[in-house]
Formats: sequence, structure tokens, C-alpha cells
Amino acid sequence: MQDILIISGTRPEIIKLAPLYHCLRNSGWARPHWLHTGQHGEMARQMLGCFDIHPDISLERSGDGLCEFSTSCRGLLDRVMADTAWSLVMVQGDTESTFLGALSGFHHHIPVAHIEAGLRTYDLERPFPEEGLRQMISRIASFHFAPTERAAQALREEAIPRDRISVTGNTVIDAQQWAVQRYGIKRDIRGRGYLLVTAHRRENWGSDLREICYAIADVANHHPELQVLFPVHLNPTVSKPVHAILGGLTNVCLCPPLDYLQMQQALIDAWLVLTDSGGLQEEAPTFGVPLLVLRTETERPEAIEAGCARLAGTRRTTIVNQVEALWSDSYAYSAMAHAGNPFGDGTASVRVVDRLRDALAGNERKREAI
Ligand SMILES: CC(=O)N[C@@H]1[C@@H](OP(=O)(O)OP(=O)(O)OC[C@H]2O[C@@H](n3ccc(=O)[nH]c3=O)[C@H](O)[C@@H]2O)O[C@H](CO)[C@@H](O)[C@@H]1O
Repeated sequence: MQDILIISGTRPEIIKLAPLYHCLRNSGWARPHWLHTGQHGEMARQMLGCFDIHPDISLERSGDGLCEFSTSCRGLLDRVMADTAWSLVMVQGDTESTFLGALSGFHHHIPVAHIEAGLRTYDLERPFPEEGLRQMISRIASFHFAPTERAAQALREEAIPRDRISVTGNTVIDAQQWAVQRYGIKRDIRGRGYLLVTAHRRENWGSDLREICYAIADVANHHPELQVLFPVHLNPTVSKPVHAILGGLTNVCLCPPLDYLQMQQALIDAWLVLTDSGGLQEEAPTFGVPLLVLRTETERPEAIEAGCARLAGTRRTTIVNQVEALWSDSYAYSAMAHAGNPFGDGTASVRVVDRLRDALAGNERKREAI
């Protein structure tokens, strides 16, 4: 049996690693161990519960700031790496926990598998710090699981050996399909549905987030019949301005973060999604819900090219104009709704696990032959 250490830190990592954990558990050749770094607390607990995951190792988070968390987490991870003869460390995406997990594995000569590899904007400031973190992980990972052909191409152009890159689709779709099937999620709303909003990205903090909120207020005031649903991130840097600007509007519902199933229900019931989230850009097209990206760039241009999403930026008037355009142009709306999902078919985890079995079982055979 191969002992595989799966490292999560934030809400989206748990969602995207959960299908891999269950797939590895059922594989017959691997023993997955789940480690949670504690980077997210409450939002992570929600997700772990939803996917029936009980971490084998939970690290204690110290400090509110990223630097303090990072320094202490690195030391704790080091001990975990030294404790067991891990066959592999698995990390996902581009968070501080992802990077720390990869770096710790690398220092201990443990091969690192990077899930969702190859996403790029090539602007180290946007998204910050994620773009820098994911580029650094690509330098030290042994297995690069790219969600799309475009991501794989980016890795090849950075001279990552071709035989180390696999195109798998994004495991977020596996999670979504599992939830839809297991819980029978289906559209449950009459009429157009909600305007569903989320915003949390660090590079939008401050004036951009305020502009976004004023744009939502304009839309809500102009369309009193439209219900706006805005699950607000727990970080006070986000929640304070959101409540200050949108708190008094009767058709705007500001609620705490939804658990994963509630979020999928909200998504399928939405008319339109406005978000700076990466995961929602990947999920909304599954339900045929058009999406406006509240950023000036995206590492997921596949959604724009496929036609299921548009870049709306963070300026008040541009956002309002884009929402109004879709409100009044049912042809354009319908084209976006029917564009399909370019991010996967729900079998990414199986592809990852098959590739790892071939690679790691090969190592086992080599060890036996020595
Ligand atoms: C730069 C960048 O784009 N980086 C991304 C970032 O993640 P993100 O931007 O996608 O983060 P969020 O928006 O927090 O999460 C989204 C997920 O959470 C669910 N959700 C949301 C609100 C809620 O109230 N309830 C929920 O259940 C939602 O359905 C979705 O599945 O880090 C990931 C990890 O490394 C990366 O993969 C990913 O590239």
C-alpha cells in the first residue's frame, strides 16, 4: 500500500481534493491520509463535513496574518513529512497551504503531485499571491495534473517534461456531479432566479470591492423584482464594506458563506452569477448559468472562449452595463447559457489516480527488484 499525504488549507482545496481522496480510498493500492493546515477554520469544517472527510492530521493555525500562519505551518509540516515514509504528497491549486505542502514534500525528497497545475495570468500581482505560488509549485512538483489542454501547454512552454504532465479535467466537476447525483440537486425556483454574487479576492480589497458593491446596489435598485443573493466571505476586510454598502437594500440578501450543497442549489437557481471566485467560474457552466467575472483578467480564459463567461472588471458602470445587457438581450443570454462546460466531464479523479498508480506501482516494482 502506498501512503499518500493529501494537504488542504482552504475551502476550495477541500472541494477539489475530496473526489481524489475517495477515489484513492477505493483504489486498492493507496492509503490516503488527509492533513488540514487550519488556514481556513469554519469554512473548511463545513466542507469537510459535506464530503464526509475526517482529517487524519489537523494542524493548529497560529496568527491571523498569512506570514505568521506560513512560518508556523512550515515547521509543523516538516515534522509530518519526517514522521512517515510517504510515497507522495498531493496538493491542489495555489494557496499558501498548497505551496507550503509542496515545499515541505520537496525538502524531504517526497514526490509532489500538483492538482490543477498550469493556470497562469503571468502577472505576479494578479491574482496575488496565487500566481507566484502556483508558478513556484510547478518548479518543484513531480506530477502536474492540468485541468485543460491550455494549462498543459503553459507547463510545456515552461519546460516541464511532457511525460510529467497529464490533462485530466478539473476535479471540481467531479465534486459537483457527485453532489448533484447524491443529493438530487435540481432547479427549484420560478421565474428568472437570483443574481448570485460572491467577492473575496485580495486584489479586489478596498476601492474595487466598493465599486463592485455600488454596481450591485445600482442593479438592485433598478430591478426591485430581482433578488440578489450574496454569501459574504467571513474575512472582515470583505464583510465590512459589503454590509455597509448593501446592508439596507430590501432585495439584497447578505448571508454567511453557504455550505457546499446550499451553494450548488443557489447556483442552479441563479439567473446570473457575478463573482471573482475561480471555482464558481468552473461550476456555473455545468448548470447553464452565465457568469460575469469581477476581475480584469482570468487564468481561466477557457470560459470566456467557450462563451459561458465574460470579463466584467471591477468598475461600477461596466459591471452595471454588462448586467443590463444580459437582462435585455435574451439571445445573448441564451448563447451563454448553452455554451457548455470546458472544464471537465466528472472523471478527472479517475484519470489522476490511474496515472499515479502506474507511476507509483512502477516504483514499487523497482524496489522489489533491488
Ligand atoms: C486565483 C484563483 O482563482 N484561485 C482559486 C482559489 O479558489 P476560489 O477563488 O475558487 O475560492 P472560493 O471562491 O472561496 O471557493 C469556490 C468554491 O467554494 C464554493 N463556495 C463558495 C461560496 C460559498 O458561500 N459556499 C461555497 O460552497 C463554490 O461553490 C466553489 O466550489 O483557490 C483554489 C484552491 O487552491 C484554486 O483552485 C483556485 O484556482
